[in-house]
Amino acid sequence: MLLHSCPGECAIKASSSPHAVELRGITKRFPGVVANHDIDITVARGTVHALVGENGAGKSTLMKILYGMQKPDEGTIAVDGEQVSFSNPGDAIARGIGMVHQHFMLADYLTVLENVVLGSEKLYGIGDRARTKIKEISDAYGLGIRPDAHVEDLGVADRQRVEILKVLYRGARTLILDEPTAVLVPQEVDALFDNLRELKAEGLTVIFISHKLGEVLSVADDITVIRRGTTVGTADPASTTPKQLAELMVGSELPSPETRESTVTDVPMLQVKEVRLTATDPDGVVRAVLDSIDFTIHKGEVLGIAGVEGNGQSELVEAIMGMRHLDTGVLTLDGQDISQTPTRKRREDGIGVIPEDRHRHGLLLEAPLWENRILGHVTEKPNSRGSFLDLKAARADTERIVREYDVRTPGIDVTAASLSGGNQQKLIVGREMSHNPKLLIAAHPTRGVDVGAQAQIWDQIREARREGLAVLLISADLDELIGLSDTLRVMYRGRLVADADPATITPEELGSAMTGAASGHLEAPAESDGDADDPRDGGEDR
Ligand SMILES: Nc1ncnc2c1ncn2[C@@H]1O[C@H](COP(=O)(O)OP(=O)(O)OP(=O)(O)O)[C@@H](O)[C@H]1O
Repeated sequence: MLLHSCPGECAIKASSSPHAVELRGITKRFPGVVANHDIDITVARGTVHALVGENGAGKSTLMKILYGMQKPDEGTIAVDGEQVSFSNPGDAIARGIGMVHQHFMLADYLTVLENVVLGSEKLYGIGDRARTKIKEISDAYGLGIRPDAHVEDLGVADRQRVEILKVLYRGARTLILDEPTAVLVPQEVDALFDNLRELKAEGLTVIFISHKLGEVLSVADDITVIRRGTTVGTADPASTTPKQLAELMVGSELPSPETRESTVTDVPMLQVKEVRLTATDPDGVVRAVLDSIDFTIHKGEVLGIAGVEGNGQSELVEAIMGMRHLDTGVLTLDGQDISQTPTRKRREDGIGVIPEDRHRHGLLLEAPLWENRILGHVTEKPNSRGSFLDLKAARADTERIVREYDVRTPGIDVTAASLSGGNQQKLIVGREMSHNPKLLIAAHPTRGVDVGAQAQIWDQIREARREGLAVLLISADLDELIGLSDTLRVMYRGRLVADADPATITPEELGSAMTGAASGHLEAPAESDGDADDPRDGGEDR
């Protein structure tokens, strides 16, 4: 039974084609780059089809073409067996193609219903008919959505479900999900995958992009691997390991994992003492966003903070960087009280930052790569000499970062916006590591980065840690937290509520603690194997 009929004037006819989508000979060129070269993909109806590939391989470009955001230079698209041509996403939506972007696009201060109907008021109005339809879709696919809930009160996983519901409401029968699990804890990933299976059971089709190969193998029916703009093959999830898939993506063997060794010293690098920070809500209520935060990171130590996004991690980073005034508490860097020093001075004193939102805080998207290399480090070498910028040296150093960090780009004069997401991230990591920081604040350092580049970034962080770097690691990737951290703390509602030993804790246990289900010291159960040391052993999701 098809519970989800096509709404409004959308014109999807019952089709005899078994294929939801057929892309043939798709080529897309940008100046200096062939993003997609003669790509062929067939997506069978009622399946989950994963698209994997290295950073810059061309996955997003291909999906933007399918969703009408980009025009292909060559090639054809067929939806439900009929050739189509999309000029914009509206055309794609009218043919039943919907896309859930990685960055959610919901209005916080509106309800779920208001968010869902926004822009589609003609379909079922804005009142009871819309409410009934939302409930119907929610029930049909087990989304558990309450139309009158306020979006600001929803966690990340619920927001994602609202985004999915939004595209279903508009009549999508093929859903494109761009890295849907990047922000979810393991339990939420399982719930999402249950939702995807429900969609599939009702004959809908899902295409999803992911770098988490273990997850891809657990949920996908078909996998297409793209390398450097072309399809290099398909993989059968039943008989492929994450390691084999990674090697198919990269085209060579991945380096073998490094064993864990402690480099923690007893020299404090960052001391955060009794920090409290309050914020005023739009309705005037003052509440603590950080409370009783107390920890020390030593030279050579990685302290990992686990927590569902929105529990105070961003505020903690902003407090350490001097972007927010502490209500109480003291911050000490390498023995110096920095509680009152301005942000620029803190950077000059040796704090490097990989920000959680690379677009808002990490890059000037419309500026060329070499200007982005200078960003945040204008007064430091090699970018400046005395009080003058040294453009020649800055450009040469940008070339070095591009080489060493394998930033895939036609040159350093292209804008940061033209890089793929993962390559933007590699540029930021390269820039921040280049100033030999004493303390690195790494918020989601490998978000959107492929397995090969992720392994490389981890090695770079480990190498610097061996030299005495102290790292504050904030990540939604629990394997990353467990694999990289020497010490783990769990943040919940602005407090550090639990600590765990990364050598024994499992991602599932950590995931439970993050949702507030556990506090204190998290003991590993006796049978726990707890070895999530590195993705390259092939067993874990990334
Ligand atoms: N608007 C654009 N202008 C110029 N080049 C672009 C543009 N969009 C993408 N590219 C280039 O096309 C190539 C493919 O990028 P795309 O974003 O499709 O890769 P991806 O596989 O999605 O990578 P990631 O996993 O890092 O998100 C990259 O070299 C990228 O720099």
